[in-house]
Amino acid sequence: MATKPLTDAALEKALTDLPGWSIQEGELTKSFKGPRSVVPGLYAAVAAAEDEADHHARITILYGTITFGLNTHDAGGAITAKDTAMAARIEALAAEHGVQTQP
Ligand SMILES: C[C@H](O)[C@H](O)[C@H]1CNC2=NC(N)=NC(=O)C2=N1
Repeated sequence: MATKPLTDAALEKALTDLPGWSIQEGELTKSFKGPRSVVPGLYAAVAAAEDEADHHARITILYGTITFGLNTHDAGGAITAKDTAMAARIEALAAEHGVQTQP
C-alpha cells in the first residue's frame, strides 16, 4: 500500500467514513470506552491486526478507556491510506468487543 500522505480531500473523505476519528497532534485518533474487562481482549485483537498489516498504532489505556493514534513513520509522520485502513480495522474490532465511542 502506498505510503504517500493523503491529500486534504482524501483525508476529509476518510474522516467522514470513520465517525469519531479525528486528527489530533498529527495522529488519526479515537478513544473508546467500555467495561474495563473487555479492554485487554480488544488490545490483543488490535495488536494481531497491526502485526498482520505491519502497521502499528500508539495505544494508551486508562481504566476502561482505550485510545488509538495512527500516523505513518515511513511517510514522515503523515496520515496515509495505511492509517485509515487500520482505523477501519480498529473500528470493526472495537464494535466486536463491545466498546463505545468515548464522547
Ligand atoms: C520496518 C517496518 O515495516 C516499519 O517499521 C513499519 C512498522 N509499523 C509501522 N507503523 C506505523 N504506524 N508507521 C510505520 O511507518 C510503520 N512502519
